[in-house]
Amino acid sequence: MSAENISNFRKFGKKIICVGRNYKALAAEQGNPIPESPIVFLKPTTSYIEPGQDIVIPPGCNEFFHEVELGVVIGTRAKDVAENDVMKHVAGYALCLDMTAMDFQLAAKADGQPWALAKGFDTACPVSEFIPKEKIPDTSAARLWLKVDGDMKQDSSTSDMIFPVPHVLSYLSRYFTLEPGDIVLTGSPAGAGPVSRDQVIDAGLEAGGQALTSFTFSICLEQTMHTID
Ligand SMILES: CC(=O)CC(=O)C(=O)O
Ligand SMILES: [Mg+2]
Repeated sequence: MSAENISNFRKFGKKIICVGRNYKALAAEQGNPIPESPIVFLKPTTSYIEPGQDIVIPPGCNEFFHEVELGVVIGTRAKDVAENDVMKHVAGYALCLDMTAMDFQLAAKADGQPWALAKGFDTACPVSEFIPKEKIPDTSAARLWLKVDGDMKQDSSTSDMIFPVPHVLSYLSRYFTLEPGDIVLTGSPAGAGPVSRDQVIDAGLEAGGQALTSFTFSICLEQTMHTID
């Protein structure tokens, strides 16, 4: 895949691989144990949206949650790559939301069912533009923040991750071949919480004291959804 297509990962990417419960504070808030290895799930690429589109609450969902996350965009194929070598396969980053139908997820967990609908519905993965790798020289020192209707709800450093980015990528590469244009969502920090129809999410990513990107998304129901090609 060309460098141009990688920076267009939202159109050409193959996989959205997500790691969950990667921040102790969030695991504690949600009453979950600290995992011994990364918790992994997938979203389909049809869940991508970009600024200008709306987040749509999936049909039947009554408890809808925001999670702000650092996304890592893969640049070159990686299979079974050690932690100390894996960052060379990274092309860059993106600011991402892991939108979650929490009531679906809780019901699925209770019943031992998969999370596909809870995490993979259309619009479940709002993403920023591509951020080149050089902009985040240290993936354990980036700031992620998220506001709902102007109120700060999430504001953390990636230094709080249980499994740092190189560990996550190396671990994933044992099971999945990481391919150019894939993105890895690295988990949500504390403060993930509910949002509802007509609310507005603002989120941002900073590194080295510099704002790298930010975006705004509105929450709507299906009837008011509009899309861009
Ligand atoms: C695994 C979860 O349900 C939570 C999650 O997605 C996270 O980022 O943490
Ligand atoms: Mg998440």
